This record gives sequence, C-alpha cells and structure tokens, in this order.
Amino acid sequence: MAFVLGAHFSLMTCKVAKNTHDDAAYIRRAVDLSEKSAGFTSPHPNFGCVIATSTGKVAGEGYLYAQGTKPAEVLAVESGGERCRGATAYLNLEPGDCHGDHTAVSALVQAGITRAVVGIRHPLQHLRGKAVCALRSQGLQVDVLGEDLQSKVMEEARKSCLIVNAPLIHRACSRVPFSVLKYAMTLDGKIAASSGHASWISSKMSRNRVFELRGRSDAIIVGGNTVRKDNPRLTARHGGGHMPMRIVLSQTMNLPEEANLWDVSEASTIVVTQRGARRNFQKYLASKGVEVVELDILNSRDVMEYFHDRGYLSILWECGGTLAASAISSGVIHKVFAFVAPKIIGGKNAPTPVGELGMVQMSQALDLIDVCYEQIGPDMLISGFLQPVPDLMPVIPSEDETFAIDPTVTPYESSIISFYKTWDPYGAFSNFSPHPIQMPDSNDNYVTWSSVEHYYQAQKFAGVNDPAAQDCVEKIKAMRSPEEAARVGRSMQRQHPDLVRSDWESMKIDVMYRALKCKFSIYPHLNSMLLSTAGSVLVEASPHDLFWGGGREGEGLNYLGRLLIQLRSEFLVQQLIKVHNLCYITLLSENYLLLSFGIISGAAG
Ligand SMILES: NC(=O)C1=CN([C@@H]2O[C@H](COP(=O)(O)OP(=O)(O)OC[C@H]3O[C@@H](n4cnc5c(N)ncnc54)[C@H](OP(=O)(O)O)[C@@H]3O)[C@@H](O)[C@H]2O)C=CC1
Ligand SMILES: Nc1c(N[C@@H]2O[C@H](COP(=O)(O)O)[C@@H](O)[C@H]2O)[nH]c(=O)[nH]c1=O
Repeated sequence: MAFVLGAHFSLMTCKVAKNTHDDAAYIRRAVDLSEKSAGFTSPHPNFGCVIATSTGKVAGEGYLYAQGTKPAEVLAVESGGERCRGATAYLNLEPGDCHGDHTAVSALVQAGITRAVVGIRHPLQHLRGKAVCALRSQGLQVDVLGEDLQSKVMEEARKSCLIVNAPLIHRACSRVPFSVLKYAMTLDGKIAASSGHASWISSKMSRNRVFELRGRSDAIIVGGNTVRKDNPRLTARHGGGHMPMRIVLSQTMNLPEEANLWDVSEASTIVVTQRGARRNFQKYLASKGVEVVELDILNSRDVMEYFHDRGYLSILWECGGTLAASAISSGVIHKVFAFVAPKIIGGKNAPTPVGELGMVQMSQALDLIDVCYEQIGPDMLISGFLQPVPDLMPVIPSEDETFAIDPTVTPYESSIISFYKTWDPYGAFSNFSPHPIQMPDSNDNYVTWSSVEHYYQAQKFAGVNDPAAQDCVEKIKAMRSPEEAARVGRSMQRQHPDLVRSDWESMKIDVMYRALKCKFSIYPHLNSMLLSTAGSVLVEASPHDLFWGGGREGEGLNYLGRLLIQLRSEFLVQQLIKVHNLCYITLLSENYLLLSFGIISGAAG
C-alpha cells in the first residue's frame, strides 16, 4: 500500500512539474505573439492568445494587430475551431473590452475553453479583474500567474508579460508614456566630435535597428540643439508601417528656418516650447504644417504628462546629453538603449550621452536593471531598465476595489464623459472601435466596412469621377485596421487634394452622422451604453483634432461628441414613443442639459 501511494505521489509530482513548464512555455509563446504587430501599427496594448489541447498540442493562436481589430482570443478560437473544446487558453494579458460587450470572454466561453491561464491582470483600472471574474463566473478555471500559479519558472514567465506591456503598465501607474533613451557613442563615451559632428558613430546595421525602434514608438524626441547641429529626419525607414510623430523640445525657439523636420509630407512634427517664445517663428512653423504647443514651463515631466493625455504609450528620446540629463533627473526615462561603437574620437569638450546629474560619488550612479548585451555588426548594444516595470499586484486596485475603498466614487459621477483610445473607458464610442457597419453604396447595395473610420476616410474620395479616387476608396476599405485606414485617407487627402470630392467639407458631418447612426443602431449593447450616458456631455478627448475632438483645454469643436449626443437624443425619443411615461423625465433633463451646454443649437444637422 505504501508503495502504491508513493508511486501515485511521484506521478502527481511529475505531472504538476510538467504542466508548470508547459504553462510557462505557452505564456511565453503568447508574449512573443503579442509583439508581432510592433512597427506596423502604432503602439497599443499587446495581446497574444495560444490555445493548447489537453495533449499539449497548439490548437490555435492569435494576436491583436492594432487598435480596433479582432481580439487575439477571437482569432485564436477561430483558428482552433472544434479543437478548442476542453482546451486551455494562454493569455499574456487579461483581455480588455474595446467592443464594450466582453467579446473576448464570450469567444473563449463559446469555443468550449475550460481553463485559462492569464499572465497578468489588465493594468487599466476600469478593466482590471473584469475578464478574470467573467471567465470564472462562466465556469472556467482561471489561473493567474503569481496568484494561482507560483514558482520560479512562473515568475520568469510573468516577468516577460510585464515587459512586453511595459508601456501600458507605466502609463497606468505613473500617467506618463514609457520613455526609452537611445544614443550611439564611441568607445571613449562621446556622442559627437568636439565640433558637434556625429554622423555616424554607429554602423549601418545598428542604425537599421534604430529605425525598427522608431517604428515601435509613438514619437521620437530631440532637443533644439540636435535640430541645429544634425538637421535630423527622425523617420522610421523600415519599409512602410507606422510612422512616429517627431517632437522637438525647444525653450528658445531659436530654430533654423529650413530643416528636414519642417517637411511634414513623410511624418508629422510637433515643436513644444515655452509660452510666448518667438511667436512669429511659431506662426512661420505653423504655416509649414508643423504643430506648435506652448507649455508654461518646458520641463520633461510636464511634456510627458501632456503626451500621456494625448494617448501616447511609448516614446523614444534621441536627444543629446543636455536634454537627456534633464529627462533622467525628472524621472521620466524608463529604459536605455546604448549603441557602443568600437571607435575613439577624443576631445575634452566633445558631448557625452548624459549631461549634469549632480552626482558626486560613484555610489550614487544609477544601476540598470535586467541588462542585455547584443552584438550588432561591429557595435555592442547595451540595454536595460532605469526603473523597474511596476509590479501591478499590490499597486492598482481594480474598479470594484476602488468603489469599496471610496464609496463616493462612481463611474457616472461626472456630467462630462470623455472617450478617446479604444482601451479606455467608453472606448467603444471611438471611431477606431472594432465594430463593422453596413452602409449603402451609390446603387443602394449594402457594403460592409470594418469600422466607422474606414467608412469615413473612404467617403472623402467616393463618387469622384476618376479611377484614382476609386482606387483610394478600395485601398482604404481593404486596410487591416482603422489606424491604417486613417493613415491612408489622410495622406491621400494631403497628397492628392484633387481626388477629394468637392462637397467634402459640407458633407463630412453628414457622412459621420450616418455612419454613427448605423453603428449605434445595429449593436444593441452600444445603443444601451450610449443611452446609459443620458444626462452627460460626451467629449472626444482628442487634444489635436479640434474639429471632431474637444481639444486639450476644451477649445475643440467636439463634433464627434456632439453627434453622439444628438443620436442619443434621437434614440431616447424613439424609446419615449415606446414607453413614454418612463422616459419623459429623462428626455426633459437631457434636453435641459444640452441646452445649458449650448449643444442643441450648435449641433451639426
Ligand atoms: N550620437 C547620438 O546618439 C546623438 C548625438 N547628438 C549630438 O549631441 C549634440 C547636441 O547635444 P545637446 O545639446 O545635449 O542636445 P539636445 O538638443 O537634444 O538637447 C538640448 C536642447 O534641448 C532643449 N530643451 C528643451 N527643454 C529642455 C530642458 N528642460 N532641459 C534641457 N534642454 C531642453 C534646448 O533647446 P533650445 O536651445 O532650442 O531651447 C536645449 O538646447 C549634437 O552634437 C548632436 O550631434 C544628439 C543626439 C543623439
Ligand atoms: N549619430 C548617430 C545617431 N544620432 C541620432 O540620429 C539622428 C539622425 O537621424 P536621421 O536623420 O533620421 O538619420 C540624430 O539627430 C541623433 O538623434 N544615431 C545613431 O543611431 N547612430 C549615430 O551614429
């Protein structure tokens, strides 16, 4: 008997140990998958999903390609089909809910998944714990790494989940984008010769890697002096795909009249400066299509908070040592990429990667964490974190926990509801949300568009009697994500204004209205979500789109928010007709609110 028990025990131990390794391996596979769109699309939460059968075979997998495309979990169950029944789903990140109806959770449940292993809980407060809870309530066994599964190997797998979504986690915890400082230096620690000449220190192979890093970033930042000395382009020459914003920080605005960065045909540029600096030069830049932003005082933290509010997740700093020192001192740099070239340039006054930090003892030096060394051609790339990726477990309470801590907080307490990125609360109101719509074409045949954004962008060129305009429509329609549809639509409009329909300016509000009406009519849960906001003003919190968005300080026209409010009123009237006693009061208060904000009279018709 003792022998039998012993055998049973050792078998069990083996099984647990094997599963632990499998679980960790599949989570790592989900992590690798989740990164696959890096460089093609703008940074977004990285989701990967791997479905494995009980015999350890991969049944299906998927990853989120871009904001507003099919969730990783949906793609994985689609590819797995019947093999998903009784299988385990491995998710590097707890699912979000850009659809507003728990699409990812439903997909896993309907596919017959019986167990889910989750790398980390979602870092954003309004999503944290929601999907884990929903899956458990549907009877799935859900194991969260670090909570339900604890071992060294699990800890390593969990760490890879934290790292792959470091930008999102930093954004959630510190309300600044994830910032990487990158520089190329000689073996004697110089980033330029004493003359300021710096092209090139690192090899072509290293510089190609930089293009890739740029493609994974929302924006590249340099200081005014780098513009004056290098006249950089700061583009991601990686063969198409996402092009980051170029940002110049300049206190003096003492910038050249001619510079590569003022050519905005390939990529956009923002110059951030101090209030009042060289206003005439600001106007000059604006006339070239460069956006100028004035802040009260130009310090790195304020700049990062500003770009956080613009929805940025990830920023690459390619500045010189003066600005780098200021950014490190402000605590906004999270990671460093140093390309070290086997060259010596010398020069007592040649610039170095990081200027004055005020440290006097070597014991004060900042130690990098999780350092990696990689040889790239003749150069060495040394990378590491200056600040660890915050461990979410004790830091961010879930939405429910917040209410428990502070019962006065409710999601509906404010009379203004803002929305912008699809992963934020009310993200399903965004035109980038993953909701296909059906709209009639010129022959009244219904055509499916992947998102409101696809439809809106394509309508700029619809009905124009030129095959090139028709090509634009088809190209936009075929785009894989709303972001790419917007990118193509905007660049075509900029480059070929002759292909844009002549009545576009007067028709665009109507086009948007019809698209939104379709979206909020055909998805009942979106309709309910919209109606649930009755009494609140809806604002698209886009700080730079001053027509559709509300602007940073409320200076935008907020036409997207207005149209949604208008639609909400129309839906409420329809409801009123059905059950008029119930809704009469709601409608009255709604109209009172709209009137008091001047929205009824100002709304587009
Ligand atoms: N090898 C490499 O990887 C790189 C090398 N370089 C080299 O470095 C040299 C330039 O270095 P450096 O002058 O340090 O670089 P930067 O121009 O990148 O940074 C300094 C400038 O940033 C602006 N700035 C805005 N806000 C601040 C702030 N809060 N604190 C400090 N500066 C701020 C100022 O512009 P303003 O004066 O307009 O107000 C300031 O002159 C050049 O020779 C260039 O070739 C540069 C980048 C990378
Ligand atoms: N000199 C140097 C770098 N310098 C950085 O690259 C910028 C120029 O970019 P671009 O004009 O787009 O090619 C320059 O202003 C500075 O920020 N980078 C590197 O990887 N290696 C190098 O040796």
